[in-house]
Amino acid sequence: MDYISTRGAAPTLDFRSATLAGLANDGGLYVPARWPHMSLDEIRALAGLDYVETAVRVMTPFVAGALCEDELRELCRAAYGRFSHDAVTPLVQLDHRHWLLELFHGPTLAFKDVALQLLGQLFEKFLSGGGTDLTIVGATSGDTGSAAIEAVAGREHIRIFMLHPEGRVSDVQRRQMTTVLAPNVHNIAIDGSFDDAQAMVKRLFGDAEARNALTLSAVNSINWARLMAQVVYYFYAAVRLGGPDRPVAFSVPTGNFGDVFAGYVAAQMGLPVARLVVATNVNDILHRALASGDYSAGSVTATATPSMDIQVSSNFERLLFDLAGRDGGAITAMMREFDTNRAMTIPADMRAGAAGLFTSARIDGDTMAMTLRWAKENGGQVIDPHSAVGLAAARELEIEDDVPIVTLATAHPAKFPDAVERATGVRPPLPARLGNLFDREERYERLTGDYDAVKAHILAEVARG
Ligand SMILES: Cc1ncc(COP(=O)(O)O)c(C=O)c1O
Ligand SMILES: N[C@@H](CCOP(=O)(O)O)C(=O)O
Repeated sequence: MDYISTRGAAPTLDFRSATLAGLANDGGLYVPARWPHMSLDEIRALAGLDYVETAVRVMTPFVAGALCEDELRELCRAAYGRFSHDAVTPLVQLDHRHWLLELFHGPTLAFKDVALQLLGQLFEKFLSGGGTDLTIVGATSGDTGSAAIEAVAGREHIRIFMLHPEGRVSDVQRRQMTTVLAPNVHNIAIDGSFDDAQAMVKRLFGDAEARNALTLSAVNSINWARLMAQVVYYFYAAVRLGGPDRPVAFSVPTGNFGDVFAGYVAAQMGLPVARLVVATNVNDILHRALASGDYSAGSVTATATPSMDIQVSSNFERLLFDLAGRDGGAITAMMREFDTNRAMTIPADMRAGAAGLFTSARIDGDTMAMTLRWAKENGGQVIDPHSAVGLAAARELEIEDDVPIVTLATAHPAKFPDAVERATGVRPPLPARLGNLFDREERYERLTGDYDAVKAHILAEVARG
């Protein structure tokens, strides 16, 4: 499979090179040159397969030319063997039409593990010949950070620098990152928001001095391999609910537009998806963009769903690329306008193109809290606040009665005990494997939101060896 940039001016790469590169050198994001297709019979044949086999069937076309099926299977076994539930991503029924797809049974208790456990394996495989030392630089609003660190801590030929917005992640999230003391792990807290951290990461990829000094790679969902792994659970869930002979709707709590874009990819591959609901918190740029074309980023509001406190959603560019007929020049012009003004209008024809599959909803804090209570009282489930945003949007969805609606449960409630307790009166305990998290030593740098300071710190740490 070839990978092309959404901005049309970067070299075409194979899967291995696109994974190691992370971001394209024209500032764009890599996408497959074409969407692979699965026939209805091929999708039917997924029924009864376990998660690893489903993953192999769904991902094989994306890795063609870089990995054979057996190599992919071996990496998937290693990645998903670390999950605490046999089904890896089990479905839980809430009522006659609402289901939760639990994506938080990996080592760091968020959906990020599904992709990052595999990405860690891919990095190891692709770097095993030696000769390249990767410097991963990532930004996190709380969950990507720990999942990425867990996936690469202690690995040879990799060093990771993870930027998080100081004071804007939960204590559990921060400690899951900062208590990993492996020498190849570097946590940096910056003044500012996740958007500021993400902008710094992208700037570093375009910085000639940094690019000359470092072989950079990405663990955020700007890296195509992240999204590829997330496509799998849409197939896995749909087939369990009668797909492909029964369309299924998905509601996805959304920040960087990665998880819901993976659902879009599943639909492009042939999975009958009735609707994809883009559920935002009050940082609602994606809801406004889809509902009215207003793609303008205000400042980020801190909420009880900190992982979704994002206004500049990287992966929206991937959707725009398809909606613009895969015209890299048009996307370059649009993204330039957005970078200059922090605002642009999504043209009506592009919105109409999205409307066939996507709907959106903005869920405020009160509705989120009410939904946490509803899930506890009706489905007997204590869920996390991000999942509650998704569930609230799912419950607003007007759709035919016989279509099951699956809400992606993106994090374990124990990552956000204060918000869950405030809404439900229940304080979810940390699972045993994280039990001593609050007794462990923390280590991280605090830096201002100044790009040059962050860059200098990273270069100095790498030079120290
Ligand atoms: C718990 C949780 N839910 C939802 C999201 C949103 O996912 P995405 O950024 O892929 O839209 C994130 C992070 O972004 C998250 O950490
Ligand atoms: N919520 C995310 C934000 C980064 O998203 P990513 O999927 O692009 O890595 C986080 O937890 O860090």
